[in-house]
Amino acid sequence: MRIAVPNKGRLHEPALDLLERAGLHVVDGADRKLYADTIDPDVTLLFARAADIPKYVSDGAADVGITGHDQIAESDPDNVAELLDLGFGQCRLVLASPEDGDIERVEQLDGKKVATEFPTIARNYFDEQGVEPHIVEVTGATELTPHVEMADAIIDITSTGTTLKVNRLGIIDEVLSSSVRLFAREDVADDDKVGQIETALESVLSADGKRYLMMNVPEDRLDAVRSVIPGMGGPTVMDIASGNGKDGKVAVHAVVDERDVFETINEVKSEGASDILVTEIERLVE
Ligand SMILES: Nc1ncnc2c1ncn2[C@@H]1O[C@H](COP(=O)(O)OP(=O)(O)OP(=O)(O)O)[C@@H](O)[C@H]1O
Ligand SMILES: O=P(O)(O)OC[C@H]1O[C@H](OP(=O)(O)OP(=O)(O)O)[C@H](O)[C@@H]1O
Ligand SMILES: [Mg+2]
Repeated sequence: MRIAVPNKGRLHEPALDLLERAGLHVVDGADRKLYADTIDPDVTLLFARAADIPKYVSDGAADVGITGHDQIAESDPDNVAELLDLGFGQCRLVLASPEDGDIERVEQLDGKKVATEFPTIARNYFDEQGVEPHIVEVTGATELTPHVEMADAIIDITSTGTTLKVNRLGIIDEVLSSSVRLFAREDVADDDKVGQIETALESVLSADGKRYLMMNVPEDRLDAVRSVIPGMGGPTVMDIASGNGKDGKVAVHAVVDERDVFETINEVKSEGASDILVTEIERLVE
């Protein structure tokens, strides 16, 4: 099973970091290599450009891929399925034009020039809008093109908006919203190994922002403590071996949102809980 992962750029580190946290440790991944083995002998990583990854998966060079939804939509393969939104690489593809120009609406672009790194997405978008501009394909620095008479507008990625602002471009419309996805070729999407990879990555995402709370509670305070613990499916209650002054107490474990931890600790304490412990959670399979 091969997973295609971005080889450089902004998606490289977070993608590898997520795989590591999911337990798919890279065991042999010297820099600049095209392949890396993982701790799972059945799983190899293949490093490719973010834009090429959908094609690698579609053509069978890899089985599973990690890249931006925008890249999958641009490549538009008919035999891959998105499995999981991995949450990072959030951005929008927008239609933008010079702030000091006279193009303010999509309809004004009929017969005009629109520069983009995403010609397929652009064509689909303009088809839907019933507008027919000329698409000018570029491979970078798209924001420059309206200022050198190469284009009247652009379709490009924005996240903080800084690049558009610096280049005095204003947003006319949102074309697509994107984040990084786990996806697979349809003929392997139901394989056990793909399911395991999906579960492993999902378990890291589920654990994000969650904390594990442990405490001891006198049995007669259990209901009161239970009632102030928010979260998933109620706490787990366990008997504690007697001795060490633990008689009459039970152990209560619960998963809570990180943002509720402060308040919950105060509440369970005032309801009689003691020996309260908070730990991070690496993975959570629900
Ligand atoms: N400013 C951004 N904020 C969030 N996500 C972004 C941003 N720019 C790009 N992305 C996401 O990262 C993906 C890869 O971007 P891109 O192809 O530009 O690679 P890169 O990281 O810039 O490396 P390079 O361009 O050198 O190959 C994009 O398709 C998009 O999904
Ligand atoms: O809204 P912002 O936060 O300014 O981000 C948008 C910019 O980020 C990306 O470029 P990147 O930094 O990847 O540089 P690149 O052109 O070399 O790919 C994208 O192509 C935009 O130019
Ligand atoms: Mg880039």
